[in-house]
Amino acid sequence: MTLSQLPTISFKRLDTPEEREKLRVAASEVGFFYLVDHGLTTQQLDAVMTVSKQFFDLSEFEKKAVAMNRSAHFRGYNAVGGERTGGAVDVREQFDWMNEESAVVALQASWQTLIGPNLWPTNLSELRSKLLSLTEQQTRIAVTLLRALCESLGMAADALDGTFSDAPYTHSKIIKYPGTTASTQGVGAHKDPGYLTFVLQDQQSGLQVEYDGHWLDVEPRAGSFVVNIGELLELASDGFLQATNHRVLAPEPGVERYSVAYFMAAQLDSTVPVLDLPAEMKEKSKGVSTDPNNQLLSHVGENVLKGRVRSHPDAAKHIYVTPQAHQNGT
Ligand SMILES: NC(=[NH2+])NCCC[C@H](N)C(=O)O
Ligand SMILES: O=C(O)CCC(=O)C(=O)O
Ligand SMILES: [Fe+2]
Repeated sequence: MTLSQLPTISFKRLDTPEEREKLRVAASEVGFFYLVDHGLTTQQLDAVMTVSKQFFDLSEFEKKAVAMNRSAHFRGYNAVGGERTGGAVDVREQFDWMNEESAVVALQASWQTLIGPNLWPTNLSELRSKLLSLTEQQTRIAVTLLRALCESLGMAADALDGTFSDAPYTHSKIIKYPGTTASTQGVGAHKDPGYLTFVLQDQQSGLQVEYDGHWLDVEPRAGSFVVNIGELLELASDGFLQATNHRVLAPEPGVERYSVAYFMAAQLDSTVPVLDLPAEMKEKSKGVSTDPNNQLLSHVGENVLKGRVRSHPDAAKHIYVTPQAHQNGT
């Protein structure tokens, strides 16, 4: 089947059976769609892009002051070279933040290293306020979307609520892809570990989705979020929904691409259940993927940690993780 562009889902229409049907088709057949009518204004989204560019324009010294190598919790800034996918360097600069929390004092398990405070630059105070308020709004949207998706699968809307209760684990990043000829890998082909991902793109294309053996360009659409299904939903649906592979091609020299990614997972200490989907969906399921290089783990903390250790081997050196976690991450 060919597809020239991703399906579009209207957030404000998700209370109708028609839109939920479209959602189920988009989520199960493509795993990627544009989400529109989500209620966030273009002014707010533009302001987020502006403050993100201001962050990347800070001096090396100011950015290094919040480097992920200084965090025990995989938070903060990575210059180009600080991330790998599929064993190769991703040509992107990025700043990561998660739930604002205090660190666990006596760790009982490696994944608890994910819990901790964010690092914020001292010279750009709007960054913290603008990004945390964006995250809060995105979480509200993600919870509603996840509930609509459960309903569209013939489940109760709250079928997965127990795994995130009032506070899902969220991870976000602002990203700059500098133009380069050194590599085509802005970020290599991968799946996202959580339930749902929202990507906000600027005007520059580069994001591609694997569909039916081809790479499909995800053209920027102002004001929309590009949503994708993550590994936890592949597990919960026993493969009826697939976490779709995607990548970003590095822009040409002289061109830059900016994006903002938001990853909603469940609570780190939870384990994702397998939903008992209707028979016609079970029959269509391809089953959970079994990539020896990327095992899907239903313990949420372990699945998230696997991705962090694999992505940021240098930052991981400074962080307490057991050899088992390193093994899962390679
Ligand atoms: N947090 C993320 N979703 N990162 C996705 C990028 C791919 C990541 N480097 C990996 O190896 O899985
Ligand atoms: O920058 C983008 O458009 C997508 C980034 C992405 O897929 C990721 O960071 O997981
Ligand atoms: Fe991704």
